[in-house]
Amino acid sequence: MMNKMTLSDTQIQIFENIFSFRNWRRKIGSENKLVGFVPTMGCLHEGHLSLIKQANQYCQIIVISIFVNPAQFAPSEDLDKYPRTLSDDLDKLSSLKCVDAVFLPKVEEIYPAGIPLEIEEQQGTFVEVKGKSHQMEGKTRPGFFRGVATVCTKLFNIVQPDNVFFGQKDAQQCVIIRNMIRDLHFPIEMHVGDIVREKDGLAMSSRNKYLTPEMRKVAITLHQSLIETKKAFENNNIKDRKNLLDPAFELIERVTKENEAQKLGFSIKLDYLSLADPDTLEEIDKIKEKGAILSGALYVGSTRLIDNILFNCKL
Ligand SMILES: Nc1ncnc2c1ncn2[C@@H]1O[C@H](COP(=O)(O)OP(=O)(O)OP(=O)(O)O)[C@@H](O)[C@H]1O
Ligand SMILES: CC(C)(CO)[C@@H](O)C(=O)[O-]
Ligand code: BAL
Repeated sequence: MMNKMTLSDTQIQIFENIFSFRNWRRKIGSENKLVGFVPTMGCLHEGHLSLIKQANQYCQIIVISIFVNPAQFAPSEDLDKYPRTLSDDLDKLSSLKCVDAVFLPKVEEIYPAGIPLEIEEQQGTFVEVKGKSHQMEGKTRPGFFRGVATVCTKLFNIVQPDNVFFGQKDAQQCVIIRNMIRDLHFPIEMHVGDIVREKDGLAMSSRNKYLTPEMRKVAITLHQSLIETKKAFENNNIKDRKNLLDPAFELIERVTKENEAQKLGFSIKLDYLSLADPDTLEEIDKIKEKGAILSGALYVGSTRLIDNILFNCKL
């Protein structure tokens, strides 16, 4: 079924199933216009909106999906409490005045064979990008990129975009989707948007909503630690792993201890810091001509925040 929603002074087509979306997409196909696609999980913020604005510079038709994809959540993760803010999201999309269609599929239609969160129980077709999904984010979230690659394949097949737009905040995801587009011969050009940050440098993220004001104050620690490494690289020309990463580890350790001493009732725990080759995503001992991805994940209470900085490379 297709609704035409009149949101303030713009009209965005809202599609809640594949059949109605495809009917619309078929008509667009005959108009010879470039279709740009921004997949999201909703709870939209300026990071998402910047990708949409970027898409609007390249494409005549802009499609957004909002779908909280169960396949990328482990049973222990936050699928149930992931923020769902559809009416607010639609207002934001409407205010951009460039979005043509929003695709809001249902879990049952995207996963016709069902989608239990335990990978061993799953049935049906899944997509894996081998060699690049097990490290960095994939170490803590082993099924994560399988879920992301699978849903992006499904969404690309349905939306049939000419251009897709992903955020650098999820750096490993960008590398994996780029490889998947190549390996599966999707006729799609991929673009990566810069990380949009809050005034103090915290990377915008839907999960920032989970942070209390006290947590929000220390959430910036991950970004600050990456900046320490950037300074060491750019100002002092340090290129070896230990000397680059040590100041970052020290900063996080200091803030962790201060936080414990203050007894604020939540913990700070570093999940990982990674200095990786931008193509292979293997850890490196030294930054060479190819550059590097410096990335990390930090738990603030039970909220897991990620961030990264690129050294002399693009995703
Ligand atoms: N701060 C940001 N700047 C630019 N792009 C972003 C930012 N945050 C997310 N994106 C991009 O938006 C797209 C959709 O991401 P998603 O809906 O998961 O939002 P999110 O804020 O990353 O959510 P989460 O809190 O779950 O990580 C992805 O390509 C992601 O990289
Ligand atoms: C690409 C994506 C929408 C797939 O669910 C998700 O991983 C995200 O929002 O980054
Ligand atoms: N942007 C990544 C979505 C996730 O963490 O599930």
